[in-house]
Amino acid sequence: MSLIETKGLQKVFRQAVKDPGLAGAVKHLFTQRYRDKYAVEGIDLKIEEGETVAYVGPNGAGKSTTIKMLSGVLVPSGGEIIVDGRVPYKQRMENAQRIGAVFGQRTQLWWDIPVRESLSLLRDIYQVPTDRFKKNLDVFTELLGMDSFLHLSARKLSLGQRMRADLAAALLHDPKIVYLDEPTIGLDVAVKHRIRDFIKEMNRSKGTTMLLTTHDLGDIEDLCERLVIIDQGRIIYDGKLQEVKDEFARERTIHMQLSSPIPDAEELFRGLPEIQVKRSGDSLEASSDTDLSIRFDRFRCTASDIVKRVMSRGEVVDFRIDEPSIEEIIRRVYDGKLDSAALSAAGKGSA
Ligand SMILES: Nc1ncnc2c1ncn2[C@@H]1O[C@H](COP(=O)(O)OP(=O)(O)OP(=O)(O)O)[C@@H](O)[C@H]1O
Repeated sequence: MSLIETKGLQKVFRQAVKDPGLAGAVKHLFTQRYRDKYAVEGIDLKIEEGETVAYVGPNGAGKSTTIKMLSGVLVPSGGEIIVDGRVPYKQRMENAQRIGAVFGQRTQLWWDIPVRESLSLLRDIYQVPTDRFKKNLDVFTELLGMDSFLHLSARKLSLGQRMRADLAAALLHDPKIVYLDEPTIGLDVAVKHRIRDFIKEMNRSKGTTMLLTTHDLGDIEDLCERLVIIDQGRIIYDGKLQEVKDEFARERTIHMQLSSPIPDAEELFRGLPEIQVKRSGDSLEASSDTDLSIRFDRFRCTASDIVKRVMSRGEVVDFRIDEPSIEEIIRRVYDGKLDSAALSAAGKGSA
């Protein structure tokens, strides 16, 4: 059995249906109408020990609802859910010992007491042996750079300090699994990197399994090998990050700097399929008349075909090749430009 396993997992919320305005609110008092909202609609997910999985999707896709069910906060409306051999909503205490959770928008620290005291309270709640607590606190303080604010109360922390303290709080009892819901939201680049490095280090040194939801696709590229994309409560892609890139990032762009302009460069590529030539003035990609950018489908022709043709007419001083980022690919998924049938054929999606 996998460390985390869900089968046909569902969560339905009853949402009030109100007409707009004050009249609508008054009418609702007398004639209440509700509709069922399927926040999560039949999710099958298996996560093995030691994996770092990105769980992404557009706003309202059902990510937080899934994490709340995995952590035992919400009771599913249907389906099965097992986390490290336990049913989270039935065995909440046992489950809590095995998991850590960081919600970027909320804190689990006590607002008015110093961070150091909050961490000591968590040590008592989780019954962490003193020597392990001390060791973890030393390591986390070093890795997260917490020395300068351990004496401050959560109320006085900046967002970046608060997130670091929250991460330490979530990992203090050495949980097997950590759920990270938007752990880098609103943070500057330096703190983001520090947090990502910390997550990587915990995964490497302790084998902690991480399930991460984020809208920051840099988090995904930096931390996760596996990508699960959810939309409208259903998984539409589940597979390796590299596979989704290979499958859907077909185009490449070669940017070349020439020693002198080549007139009618388009003629050079006659006969090659799906080539787009960008020159100075066409786009930001080519900023002077000796710059030439060629977009091509890497399954239909090769970079060397293109460079060879350019070199037959001129001298190439420098060049580089760009590929679409995972950000671009996921944006296409969200915009509906990659259909879910193709995605599920590429991975193990259940759409
Ligand atoms: N307590 C609730 N009562 C009613 N509807 C809810 C409740 N919680 C969530 N929903 C609805 O369920 C759907 C999924 O919400 P959820 O918070 O899981 O999405 P999400 O993928 O985490 O979104 P985001 O990226 O914006 O955080 C949304 O349509 C939301 O309005």
